[in-house]
Amino acid sequence: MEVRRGWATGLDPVDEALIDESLAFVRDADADGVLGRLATGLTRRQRASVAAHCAMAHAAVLVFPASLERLIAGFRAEGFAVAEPVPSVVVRDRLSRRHGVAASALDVRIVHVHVPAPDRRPDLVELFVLEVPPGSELTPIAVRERVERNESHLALEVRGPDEVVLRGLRDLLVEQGGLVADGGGFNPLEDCTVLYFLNPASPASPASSGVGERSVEGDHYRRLELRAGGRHLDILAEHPARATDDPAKRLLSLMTGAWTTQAIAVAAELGLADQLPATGTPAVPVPLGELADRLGVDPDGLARLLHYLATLGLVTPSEDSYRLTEPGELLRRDARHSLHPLALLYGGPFYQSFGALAHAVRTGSEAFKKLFGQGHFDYFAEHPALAELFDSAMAASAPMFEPVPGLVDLSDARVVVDVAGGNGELLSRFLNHAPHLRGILFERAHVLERARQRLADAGQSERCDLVAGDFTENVPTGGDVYLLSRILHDWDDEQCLTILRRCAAGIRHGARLLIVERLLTTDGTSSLAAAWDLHMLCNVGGRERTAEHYERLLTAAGFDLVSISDLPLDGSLLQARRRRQGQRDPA
Ligand SMILES: C[S@@+](CC[C@H](N)C(=O)[O-])C[C@H]1O[C@@H](n2cnc3c(N)ncnc32)[C@H](O)[C@@H]1O
Repeated sequence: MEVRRGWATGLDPVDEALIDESLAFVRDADADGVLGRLATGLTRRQRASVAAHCAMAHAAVLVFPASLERLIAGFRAEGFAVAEPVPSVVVRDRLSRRHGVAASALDVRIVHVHVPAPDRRPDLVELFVLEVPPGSELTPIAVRERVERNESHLALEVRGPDEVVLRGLRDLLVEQGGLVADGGGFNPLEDCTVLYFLNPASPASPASSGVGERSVEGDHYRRLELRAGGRHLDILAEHPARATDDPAKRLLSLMTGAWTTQAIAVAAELGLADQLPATGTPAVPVPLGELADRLGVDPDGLARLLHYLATLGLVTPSEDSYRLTEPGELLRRDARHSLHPLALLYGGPFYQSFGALAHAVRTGSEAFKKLFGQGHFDYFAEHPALAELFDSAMAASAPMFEPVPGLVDLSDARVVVDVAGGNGELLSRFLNHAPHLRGILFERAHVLERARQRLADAGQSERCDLVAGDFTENVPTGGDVYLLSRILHDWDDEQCLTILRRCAAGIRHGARLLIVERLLTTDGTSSLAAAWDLHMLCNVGGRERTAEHYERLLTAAGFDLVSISDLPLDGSLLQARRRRQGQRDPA
């Protein structure tokens, strides 16, 4: 049963989507699944034994309708059973602390929505509701919370909670599960103690990573709630609120982000992840002393690096050593879609140029050029090791490409031209997806050399021509589909128009141009594009853009934007068609 839109007037679309998603989520969830999603450090056995003490209780989200009454009426009209709202103490106090607003000004209510489940008791969605009518002084809270989704959580009810069981579960989740204590409270109205836990390894805010919609189902649940009937004040006292609820601590942890970049880069340089087993595997971790010997580093220095990486959620303590968490595994050189080269790049030349970010902000021109005396493409071209690192770093975001060929109608296409296609990663996917296609990889000469090897390894050399050239002068003609993946964001508007016009000159009318980029959002939802926009300013002199901005450029260059689809890693696929010459701009 889905919430229909009509009744929800007065409900922000972000809140509405969140409610829809929670209703869908609780249908399939169980305690083991919730633990698998959030307590990522637990082994399968540990997970099963925690799950044996718990039952799935609910999924919870915080929403800000203009009117609570209308929200409830809407649910009831749709056939949901909705309990009478009760005041929330815990979430009200957390909001009060986080936003510096008196608790008395925050009338947060808990609304229980029961989702009928034919063979068992109904599933439950817990809504925290703070009314925010238009023009309300509370609007900034709603805007920030919709982005950060601090209160989304999944709750497990502890069966027969005595002190020993509850303390044991708490300790296991923190010490082995990779979770950190995130406060809690006692709700006298429900006679229930709740302990919150946070999975620090999940993205800080809901990065969309799904295809076709803004977020994968449930990807914003970073918090676990353990519910235990009765008062358990001793355990509550041992379960402090997370440091980042304190604004100064939050700022401190942001300020030291450069330390994070370096710690990850050093781990990558040392090949640390290649030496650690993954969580949940039978392999025994190498003791720290032996690990230090293998890597040729100081044992104390290594222990401190690992301790810090554990607080970042990249490794988790295990026996007298560490194991990799899921994000930590991506630092292994042999991981599928390894981010190892990106860690080196972001901790290397791009880190150095970020040191001169002030120059970029003051002058609007790239810090990289000031520091290295050349733009980054020319500089890398003269430094083959860096150029190779850059190509593999680009290919590391391959998950973004995965769905692309499937989103395009290729039935009448014969030739795909990848303009500045790097090492051919995306083009290769098109050739794999549709065996009738031929490819043309158009790139700077030094990049083609490495691409040649890659395409040969993929057994695609026969189906693909490599053409060296400069897209500011021309692009190959005769293609049916042209790709410009992560190219336009490297350039300013004027340069983009030149590239797009060169494409338009080489493309017959009706042929398609596909653009892969991260889009800046305009509705307050978070996206990696904001961070990469700064990266573009600092390192290449380009920028990330909104969909509207790309549409303006496309229109001016002779293309019609036809569709936009979401891709993993906050990417988007923009499909455009070459307008018939003489056909006027729609504007
Ligand atoms: C950010 S990378 C994107 C690579 C690939 N399309 C992808 O998405 O992984 C930009 C590419 O543009 C290429 N490039 C830069 N200037 C170029 C030019 N003037 N003509 C052709 N290619 C160029 C670089 O060699 C580099 O491979």
